[in-house]
Amino acid sequence: MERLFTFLLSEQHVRSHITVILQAFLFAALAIFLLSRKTWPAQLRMLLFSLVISIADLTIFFDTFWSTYPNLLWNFPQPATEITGLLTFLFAIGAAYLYLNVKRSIKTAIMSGALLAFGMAFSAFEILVATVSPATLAYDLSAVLSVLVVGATLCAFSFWELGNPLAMRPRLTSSILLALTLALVPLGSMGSILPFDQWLTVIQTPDSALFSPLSVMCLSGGLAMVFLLCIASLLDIRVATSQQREGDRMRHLADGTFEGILISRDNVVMDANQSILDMTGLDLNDIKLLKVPDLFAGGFGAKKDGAAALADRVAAPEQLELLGPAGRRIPVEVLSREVPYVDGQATVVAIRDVTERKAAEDYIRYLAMHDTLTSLPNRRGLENVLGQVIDHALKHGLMAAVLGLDLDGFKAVNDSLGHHAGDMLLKEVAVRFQAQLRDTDYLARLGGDEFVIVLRSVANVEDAVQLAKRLIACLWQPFTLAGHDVYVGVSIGVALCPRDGETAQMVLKNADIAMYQAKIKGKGQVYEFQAGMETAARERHDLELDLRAALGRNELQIYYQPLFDVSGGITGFEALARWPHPVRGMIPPDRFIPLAEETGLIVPLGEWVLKTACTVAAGWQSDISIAVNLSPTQFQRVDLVNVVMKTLEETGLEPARLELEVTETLLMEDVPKALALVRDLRALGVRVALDDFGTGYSSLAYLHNFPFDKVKVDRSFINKITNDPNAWTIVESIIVMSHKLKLRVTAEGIETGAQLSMLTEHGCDEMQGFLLGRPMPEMQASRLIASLGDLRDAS
Ligand SMILES: Nc1nc2c(ncn2[C@@H]2O[C@@H]3COP(=O)(O)O[C@H]4[C@@H](O)[C@H](n5cnc6c(=O)[nH]c(N)nc65)O[C@@H]4COP(=O)(O)O[C@H]3[C@H]2O)c(=O)[nH]1
Repeated sequence: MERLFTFLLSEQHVRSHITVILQAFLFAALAIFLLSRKTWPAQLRMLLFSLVISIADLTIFFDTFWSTYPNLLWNFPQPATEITGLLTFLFAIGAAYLYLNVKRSIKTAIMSGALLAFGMAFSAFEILVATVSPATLAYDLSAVLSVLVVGATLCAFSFWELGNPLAMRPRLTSSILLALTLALVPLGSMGSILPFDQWLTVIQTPDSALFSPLSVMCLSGGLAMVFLLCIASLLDIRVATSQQREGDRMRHLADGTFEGILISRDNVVMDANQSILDMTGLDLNDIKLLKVPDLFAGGFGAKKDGAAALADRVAAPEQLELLGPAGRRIPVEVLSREVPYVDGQATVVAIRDVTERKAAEDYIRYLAMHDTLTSLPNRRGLENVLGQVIDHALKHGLMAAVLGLDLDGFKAVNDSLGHHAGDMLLKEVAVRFQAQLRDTDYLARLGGDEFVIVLRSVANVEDAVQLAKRLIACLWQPFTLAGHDVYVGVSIGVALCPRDGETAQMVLKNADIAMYQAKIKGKGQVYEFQAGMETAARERHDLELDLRAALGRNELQIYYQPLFDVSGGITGFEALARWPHPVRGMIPPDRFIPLAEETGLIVPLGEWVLKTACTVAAGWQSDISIAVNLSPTQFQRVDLVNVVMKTLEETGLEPARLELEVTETLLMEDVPKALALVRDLRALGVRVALDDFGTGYSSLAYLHNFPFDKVKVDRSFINKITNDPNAWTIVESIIVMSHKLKLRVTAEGIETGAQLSMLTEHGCDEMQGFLLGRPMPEMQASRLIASLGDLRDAS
């Protein structure tokens, strides 16, 4: 050792040291740079690293030799120098191979380090031995061993640091350590031998083979390596135990989560938590044999691997399907991240089972597109499909049809039997409609009692109309709800694509307009969309707005038409609503009453008529009665008995002077309720008349079952009695039968003297018609009553 220190500290010039260290750093940095190029093939990295190391070793050795013995005339033996270079190269290959291909451990690092240091020292000694031959090389054994041990240790640390994932600057540290080895080993080897002059004087005879420098070096190198490996094994065991502990800790941590956690390196599964094993049905040993992409249907997503893909998955989870037991595919959300793990970097893959969330999402999507009551597609679902149907029709030159359906009489059921019955009815209607359709046809419910049918391809409009007729007919049979037989109809509008529109909105709107037309024209009909219908629909809409405004502004009026007894005396007046429109002139009730009924405006309108008529009649200085029409909608929507009672109280009209006219439609919809209504009204002291008898069903059963006070024979019969014997026979029978049932009979619409004579001669009790008196404004009616009073007073 003393010899080594003398050599390094006194015999070497500082300049020489600086040169050697600079060279060592340059070569070391280059070697480490080449070895750590992960993107290059391993063989190339090994070759280049070894080449740089062997050149560095020789260069530094010769530099040192030259600076130590500048005056020595020496001649390096051939081929020893080349062989030496080759030896260093081979040892370096071995070291690099261990580093690149054997699992990272302290043992591997020491073996690599020892190989490299030994190779460098070996070549130095080999040249020196060859140089002084046949004389033997005199050396300092402790120095040789020290050089080897220190060199191997430095080099081992260099390899260890290079593969350390937690190191801050692994390549820099590694380069410094390798540079120190590169400087120390050639220099130290040289310093371990005695000076040349001492070789020649002191040791003249070769050592025995056993103690030749090379044998000693090999032996000592071997011993040093065994010693180092023992220490390394101990260290490796400690590291392995701590790695095992870390692995266990990670697994416990991972088992504690509900998510599946996989740890992988280079896509190979290294560890997995219990959740993953449960999801895949595999055990830990089996899963460790697999690659991560093998666990997923269709691999590990489109972005198979690579840093960019990994970063993507960290930022945004990937939606994949995990292969579960028995080929089951489990929808999962996958996140992955690079983490330091045990002895290097690893990828942690978090796999979340999203089956329930997916099911919930699917259900929400279903709800968004479907009607919960009938399970039919709703407006959103319809618009989606209709868009596709239209695109397809336009692309292939086909014709599609859209049927807009609106139930007739549904509101009556809903209001009278309750919403539950209404819901049941809608469901059954949907079933009947569906039964009329082909698989390719599409039925949707837009809400309320509105349905839409899409026919993907029709040859002509007649196809759609025929289907519409079948749909109308399929509702003819009654529905039995809560023990009641209930009838509803349907009005249908048909629009074609592309003829009536090329967008879903346009075709739907036009089918709706046609359906409205069907409603206006009497319900239970099918109408094909025609240009111009829009204007009619718009007009109707404007009229509705105007009527609403007119009601609000109290612009409506009541006309009063007198009713006469056989002696010509006025028995009462019928209150008839009038609408003097500022632009359209006087609008007859036939036009605005049905509109008011459809829109619900009939409720405020009817109450206004009732109150106004009762107030006016209460002001008449006479006991003549006032007749007011009631609409079926009023009957359905409000507590009529209460309304009538309150009106009588407020206006002070005697109940006996009020006559309420109801139609058969009102009775038909809910017979028990209608019966109760008529009874309750009569209980108030109000009279009830059955209006428009002779139109509609004209069921004589109503006359028998309901406690009416009178029957009003419709004017459509009265105006035929003089020239249609059948009409007369019917009117005559009504009179006879009503009298038998103790009902008074009123004939409406008497326009001629002949009609009047026939009716009076055959016992009709009361007469109404233009012949006797037209509907007149309040003032005129009041004057008429007053003049009658005057007449009576005069007589
Ligand atoms: N051609 C002809 N017509 C005659 C003759 N005599 C009477 N009329 C008309 O016959 C209708 C009788 O009323 P209605 O049958 O209750 O029929 C009424 C009634 O159903 C309804 N209506 C009118 N006002 C109201 C109301 O305030 N409430 C309700 N719910 N409906 C009303 O409108 C219908 C039509 O009322 P108006 O147009 O006022 O028509 C009245 C009256 O002007 C005649 O000799 N010849």
